[in-house]
Amino acid sequence: MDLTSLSKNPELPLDLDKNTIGRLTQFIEALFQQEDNSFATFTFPIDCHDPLAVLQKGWNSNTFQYYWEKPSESFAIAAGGALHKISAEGADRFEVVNKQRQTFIDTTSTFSASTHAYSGIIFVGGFSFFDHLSDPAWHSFEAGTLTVPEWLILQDDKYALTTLSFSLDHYSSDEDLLKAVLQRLQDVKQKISGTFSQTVMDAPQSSPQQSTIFRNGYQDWVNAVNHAKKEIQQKSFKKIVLARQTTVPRNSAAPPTEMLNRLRQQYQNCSCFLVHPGRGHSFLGATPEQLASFQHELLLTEALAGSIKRGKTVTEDATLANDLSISPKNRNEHQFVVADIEDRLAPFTQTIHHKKSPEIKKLSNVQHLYTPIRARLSEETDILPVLAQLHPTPAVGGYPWKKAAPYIRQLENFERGWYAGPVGWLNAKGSGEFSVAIRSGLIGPRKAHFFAGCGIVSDSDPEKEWQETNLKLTPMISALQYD
Ligand SMILES: C=C(O[C@H]1C=CC=C(C(=O)O)[C@@H]1O)C(=O)O
Repeated sequence: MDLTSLSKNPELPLDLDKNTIGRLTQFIEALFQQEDNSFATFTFPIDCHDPLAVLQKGWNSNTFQYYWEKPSESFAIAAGGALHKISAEGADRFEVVNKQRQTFIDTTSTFSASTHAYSGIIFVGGFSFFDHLSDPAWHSFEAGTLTVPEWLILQDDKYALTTLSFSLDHYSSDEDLLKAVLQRLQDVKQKISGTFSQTVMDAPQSSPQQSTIFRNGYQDWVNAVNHAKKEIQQKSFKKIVLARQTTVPRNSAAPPTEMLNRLRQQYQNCSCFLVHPGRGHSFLGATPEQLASFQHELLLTEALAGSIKRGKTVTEDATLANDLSISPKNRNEHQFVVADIEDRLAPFTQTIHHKKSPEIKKLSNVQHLYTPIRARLSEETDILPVLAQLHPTPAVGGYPWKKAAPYIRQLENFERGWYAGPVGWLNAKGSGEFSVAIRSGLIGPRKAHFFAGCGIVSDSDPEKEWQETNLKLTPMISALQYD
């Protein structure tokens, strides 16, 4: 391949070292000699301070955009453009998506300019709570989607890299592809350098009265909780998680990344996520609940259920934490989650460990009972079947799930969509992480829908549970007010 013509183009990043250029050229030449590849990904090290700023700078509501960050772990992914979208609906959607993911992996060649655990293909996306979606508000979302983005920036505590993905059909020669790869790399570098200039935030808008937001739908809620308690007394199920949706007007063209920026600053030990399918609304939030993180055969998951507010003083905070840990109602609600996760993981695991008593997880607005669970997966266990088995945990569904499920549909007067579904990312080598998309909202330019739920057991008090949903709604509502 002749690199002379390319080297004359001052726009292209031929600042790559000679060795990398040599390996890249050879890799691309070889690609065009093989028949069985449809896609290729290219990973390069880059300098990037803040992937969210990069996403915001180039925000384009007409294309797929994705963000994921765990501020406490200094780990973030920003991505855009849908090179390849895998989607499915119905009871077997995890399985169908998994098969298509494997097909993509089998037909993709990967090049990496440096060795990194997360170089190569990364799929990003999520799943709705139920098997199907029907509400028009969710029209641009599907019941299960994994996307291979055209560009992705991944940053961990030491290092940043970019992965660029291409469909080989679009290139007639190796030279064409090499040019496109270098051009895309240059575009990403330019996007990053653009983030160093100051971004101007929209002026704060007048916000809807919080008191109205926190009163709307109260009577429906009390009726639903009382109905659920009656079913529990009649032994239809032992626990159900009921949620509410609250809708507020919005009048802002500001990209939803602004909201996410405020959330990540305040909820450092949460997973902050944003999915924009390329049209319609964006779904985003800051969730404290990890569904599962996979590092080869090691699986980390958790039970997070049982809540109380934060105290205003150290002493009040500690007293509330203590009240939460000894509350039979909350311990009961939590125990269903731990036991059920253990049962569901049993077919996939060699060993499984957790402490006998829950710890306390403190967020800025609320504290929860929390039991981290570690398991060693059996060999050859794939991520998506495990997710299918774990979702929905009784922290967002009910116990037993099959019995509680129809009552969620019957007692809630909105469609959950992706609220409380799994959202996250995974690579081709079996690593990745999915969180439970609670403390979230569906954000459009004119309206924002926020969601919050809580576990109902036999001795739940509808008023207290209502207050708990208000606490859980607060972060999203506060984050919106500055838009
Ligand atoms: C369903 C939600 O929270 C779950 C997670 C933690 C604590 C919960 C609780 O105490 O009820 C819920 O199970 C939500 O925030 O929408």
